[in-house]
Amino acid sequence: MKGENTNSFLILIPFALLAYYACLWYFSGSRLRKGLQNPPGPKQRFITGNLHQLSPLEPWLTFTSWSKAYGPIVYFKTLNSKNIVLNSAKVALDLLEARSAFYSDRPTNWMAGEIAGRKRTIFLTSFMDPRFKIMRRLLQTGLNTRASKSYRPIQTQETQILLQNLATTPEDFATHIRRNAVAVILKVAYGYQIASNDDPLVHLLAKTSQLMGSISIPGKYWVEFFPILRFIPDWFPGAGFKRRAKEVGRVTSNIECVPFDWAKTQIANDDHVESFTSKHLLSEDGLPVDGETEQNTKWCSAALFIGGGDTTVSTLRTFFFLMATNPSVQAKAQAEIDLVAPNRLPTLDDYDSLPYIRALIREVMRWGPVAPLGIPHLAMEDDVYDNYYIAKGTKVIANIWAITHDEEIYPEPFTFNPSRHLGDDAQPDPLKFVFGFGRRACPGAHLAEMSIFLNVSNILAVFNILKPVDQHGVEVEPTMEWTTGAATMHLKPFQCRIQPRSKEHLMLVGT
Ligand code: HEM
Repeated sequence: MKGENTNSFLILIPFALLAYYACLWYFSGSRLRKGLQNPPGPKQRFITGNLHQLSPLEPWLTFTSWSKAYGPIVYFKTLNSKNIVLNSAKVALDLLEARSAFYSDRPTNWMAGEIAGRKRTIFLTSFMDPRFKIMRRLLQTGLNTRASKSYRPIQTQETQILLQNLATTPEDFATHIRRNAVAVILKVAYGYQIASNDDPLVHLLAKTSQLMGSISIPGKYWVEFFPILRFIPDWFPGAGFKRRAKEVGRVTSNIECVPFDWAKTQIANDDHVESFTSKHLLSEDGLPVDGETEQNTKWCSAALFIGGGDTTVSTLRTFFFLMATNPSVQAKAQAEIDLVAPNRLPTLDDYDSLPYIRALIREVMRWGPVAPLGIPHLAMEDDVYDNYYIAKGTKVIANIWAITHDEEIYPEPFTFNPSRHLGDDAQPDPLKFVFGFGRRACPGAHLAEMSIFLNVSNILAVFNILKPVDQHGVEVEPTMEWTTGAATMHLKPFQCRIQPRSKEHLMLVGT
């Protein structure tokens, strides 16, 4: 009897979902009948909308091709979810910056945010959650230009280790870059010094990214379209998605707890290095901070770890590729360094004196933007833009890749040319786009730019980066292919040769 009830219930589910979808479809159209249109977009199928056209591989290319056909704002639907893609700098700035009061929420992420319990991480926290403003303030005070100055010794020490590792095993450059990014951010966030590339926290970050990616694949889980499914009991047939999300939530919560608990113990034993965590846990009057401040600090420290552990890695990988394939740019950059910092390694104090290096970094980040679609925002109110209707609850995706490859503002966008960022008629600064927009823009932008500047200028001061050679010693082109991650893109493994410029240059590394 119990089995029969279960079967009848299962049969009813598709009908209930269909009715739910039909209601949403009907009511979402009511406003349009008042004469306002959605932005243009590709033709939709009944019920599934444009789901069949979304490619899991390099989706920014699909969106860019749509923008060529439909214009800078493209509307598409996936089942009951409304989406717009912003493909030009103008529309992204008009909506996400100028109207940021209405475009700063995040879409609800049912698998990762609600069921796995990760909505407390700032990346997914709602703009309306009172914790949001508190956490943004904590991050801004901990990462602004003034605060970042206190992290310079950490960055300098880790750059030195990076140079030594590149001198010893240059073929492992990708591993060395990752170690550098994780080491800097763990020291900044927790005062933790990683022991080796095999450090358990390096593995914890990789595991967390992989698991979060696995439950965030667009279109994979029905609960994202029919949130009512979250009420199905865990034991119910077909509720495997809930058990999976909860397991991911249990494992990934280690990223908040493990390094934070370590830092708390160090502080309690009066044996700590000053860090973002210690600054916020040790109040000026010496009294313990309240539980809420402790929780917010825990989530913010982990946001530094997650936000900083993988992003600069992508930029530096792209940098190695572009240096190997653009020897004349490399030579020009080295000439500037030799002039400004002869017989020594550049420091962050040289930032203003190295305009070509700054332009080179802008161009690397334009050419291969780390987060090609940023992190989606959500329209918090009904809005009208350019005579188009944007309904409250629409997911808003900034196509950063399309913006940094827009030939209207970056002629010949696929050509790597740092000089486009120099002189009186310099093209728009891509750093205004690659770190996102408005009140959700990346709080780690300054720290990231400084780390990249120090690494790039030091690597170029000491090494030449060359194309790989085949078995006959003839140079070959390195392969260029991108991976598509949850939010970031990386060049797939490629080869290049990294050689000291001379014995004298190598001596600067202190090997
Ligand atoms: C190359 C380096 C980096 C790039 C390109 C980058 C890019 C981005 C982008 C595009 C966003 C989404 C912005 C939006 O929603 O409009 C973001 C958010 C964020 N980033 Fe970064 N990021 C980088 C490095 C870092 C670093 C080093 C940290 C921490 C130390 C960090 C922490 C964060 C945090 C916490 C958020 C979430 C902000 C929010 O939701 O309110 N990022 N980043």
